[in-house]
Amino acid sequence: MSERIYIICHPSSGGGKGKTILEEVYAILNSFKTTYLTYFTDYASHAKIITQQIVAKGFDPQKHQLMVLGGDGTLHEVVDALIEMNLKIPIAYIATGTGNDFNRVWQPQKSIRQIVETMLFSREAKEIPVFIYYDKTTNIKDVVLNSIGFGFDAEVNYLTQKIDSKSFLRKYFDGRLAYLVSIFKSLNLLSSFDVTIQLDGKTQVVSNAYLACIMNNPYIGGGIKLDNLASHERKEVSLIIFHDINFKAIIQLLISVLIRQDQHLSPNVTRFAGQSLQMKLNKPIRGQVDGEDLTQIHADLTVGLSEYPFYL
Ligand SMILES: Nc1ncnc2c1ncn2[C@@H]1O[C@H](COP(=O)(O)OP(=O)(O)OP(=O)(O)O)[C@@H](O)[C@H]1O
Repeated sequence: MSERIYIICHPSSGGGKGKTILEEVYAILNSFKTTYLTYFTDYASHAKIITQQIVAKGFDPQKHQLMVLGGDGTLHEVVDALIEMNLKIPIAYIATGTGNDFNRVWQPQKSIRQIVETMLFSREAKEIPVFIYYDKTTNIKDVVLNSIGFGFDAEVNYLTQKIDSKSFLRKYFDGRLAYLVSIFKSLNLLSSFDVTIQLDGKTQVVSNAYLACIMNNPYIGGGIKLDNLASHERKEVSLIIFHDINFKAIIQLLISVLIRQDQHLSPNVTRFAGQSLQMKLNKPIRGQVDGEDLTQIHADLTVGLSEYPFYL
């Protein structure tokens, strides 16, 4: 068993779930007489800095292990920091956020005890597909665990983040209520843009787009299946674009996405998939990556596949 577990915890994630679930984790670790050290995040992007500090202080993969408690945003920051340092330290992740889309696909049935025990006793972590993107305009390189999207999904995400984390809208149904309210609020913010895609040596343009989302699993916003054909196990980069939207198309797409899950059949949906793709927008549009706001950027992205180890 490792000599020490380093825990990074966002205590107020999921409206306070982070702190409560941490107590459960402590009880399990204590039952195995494990030594641990917890770092709490105090502000946005702190998880990235904490990760860098843990490594700088001499994290030794032979003796130590890393556990993260937080939402998708906190997990994103930790993986981003590690990839930036060219490290592949396996992560045990306990989802304590509101949306928890990563957890939904990778460890849906696992109890906290099972996750802790997998970390303590399994010898090998599982390499899972993640995306690495580079944006030419901002010169940012970053990881994507769930999705990176522009337009409608990013506006919805932005409005959802503004809803108080203690509001009942965020507390129940994995935050989906808050997401649904924001969907309706965002409808009048809809603005169209053009997307130029380069895939397998071919260039294609989708005009009049309202949402363009590159997805590593089907979900967005806490279980809303935006891309019904995406799969977390399949090693491919997929891009789904909703375009040429009018009132009738909005109603049909809401029914397709929220109820029937047959949006791939819609004439207003175009989907691309490959091993890597380039995507350029014709103007600045609000973006999100793993639920974190990117503000309005004139995105010019190259997105490729990579892998990262988790105790799953
Ligand atoms: N103490 C803090 N105060 C304010 N923001 C924080 C703090 N700690 C982390 N953050 C930021 O809050 C953002 C959201 O956190 P996180 O994803 O962990 O939880 P969540 O929003 O409850 O869950 P989800 O992303 O699943 O909806 C992250 O970008 C993170 O950087």
